[in-house]
Amino acid sequence: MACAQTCLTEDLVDELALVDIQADKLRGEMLDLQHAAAFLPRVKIVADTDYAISAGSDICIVTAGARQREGESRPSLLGRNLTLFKSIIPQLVHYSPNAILLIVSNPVDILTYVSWKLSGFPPNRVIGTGTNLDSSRLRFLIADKFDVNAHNVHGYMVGEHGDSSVPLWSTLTLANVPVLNVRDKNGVSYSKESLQELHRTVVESAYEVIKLKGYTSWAIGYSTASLVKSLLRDQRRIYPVSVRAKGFYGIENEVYLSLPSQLGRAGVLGVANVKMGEEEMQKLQQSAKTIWKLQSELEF
Ligand SMILES: NC(=O)C1=CN([C@@H]2O[C@H](COP(=O)(O)OP(=O)(O)OC[C@H]3O[C@@H](n4cnc5c(N)ncnc54)[C@H](O)[C@@H]3O)[C@@H](O)[C@H]2O)C=CC1
Ligand SMILES: CC(=O)C(=O)O
Repeated sequence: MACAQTCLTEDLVDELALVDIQADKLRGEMLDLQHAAAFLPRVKIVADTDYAISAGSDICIVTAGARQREGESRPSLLGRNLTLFKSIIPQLVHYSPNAILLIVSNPVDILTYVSWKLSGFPPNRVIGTGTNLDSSRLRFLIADKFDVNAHNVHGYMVGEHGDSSVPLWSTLTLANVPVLNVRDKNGVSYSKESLQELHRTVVESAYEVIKLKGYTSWAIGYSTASLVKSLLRDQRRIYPVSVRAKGFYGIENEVYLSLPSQLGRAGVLGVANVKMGEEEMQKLQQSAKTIWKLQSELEF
């Protein structure tokens, strides 16, 4: 619902179809959104438990499934959510054969790979929200530290969304100046160690929010809407999102994980060739292996 609400607020769609298995909750959510009509651009909002309601979609955002309980890891959701995806993806594909699939459910990298396989779509039309959210969390922490706008903080986290994510410190800049060269308002500059501490905070972020409020929602809603905007409006912006990674940066396994990728109306237009340090490259390849190990045990 946070993804739907943010897409509406950002004026990204003419028609929004919600699908869920809980008919009453679904109708309640639909009515509640429709009642905001006087405050939003005109959008036709429909909802049904039948996927026919989504026919002819330009983009299908998949958020269905189990979420983490306190302290639970994302990969532990795999068995439960794989079963759901086996029924959801074929139906979306049947009704919207030309859509872009944007996967949010966790573990997002493996479920994006699963969606690619189940859909038969070309890989450029199957994307996971990946570390776009992790990167925003990192940019927020730096922006907060320096008391600047997070739009002036650039930098990518790549790899798995979550525990084995890899921050590319060499890409991290504040107003085009490498963060490692900037002093904060107290005159203190960042060391590699303090940056690593920030990474730990980012990895812990979802666990902390889930412990405090039970789930995460607003940030993934905005993250998703930013990707939808670049895709549907052909903005060709570069985002760290989960894409088919085999062949990039020495990754040999058939996995999806986040790499800085250009997004436009055709989906993934390309993967940026970022200069990574030896250690960053090794961590990225290790992240690919972590995903591959879980994925290779799947049967579907
Ligand atoms: N990639 C990311 O950064 C994020 C991913 N997530 C993931 O998104 C997923 C959903 O999380 P929440 O929205 O918090 O959970 P939620 O419990 O609020 O919503 C899940 C919805 O899926 C529906 N559902 C279950 N089976 C279905 C089926 N077969 N067909 C259609 N709908 C079905 C449920 O009825 C429910 O309304 C989780 O896997 C969570 O980990 C959540 C936040 C961030
Ligand atoms: C739940 C999740 O994956 C996140 O908020 O990062």
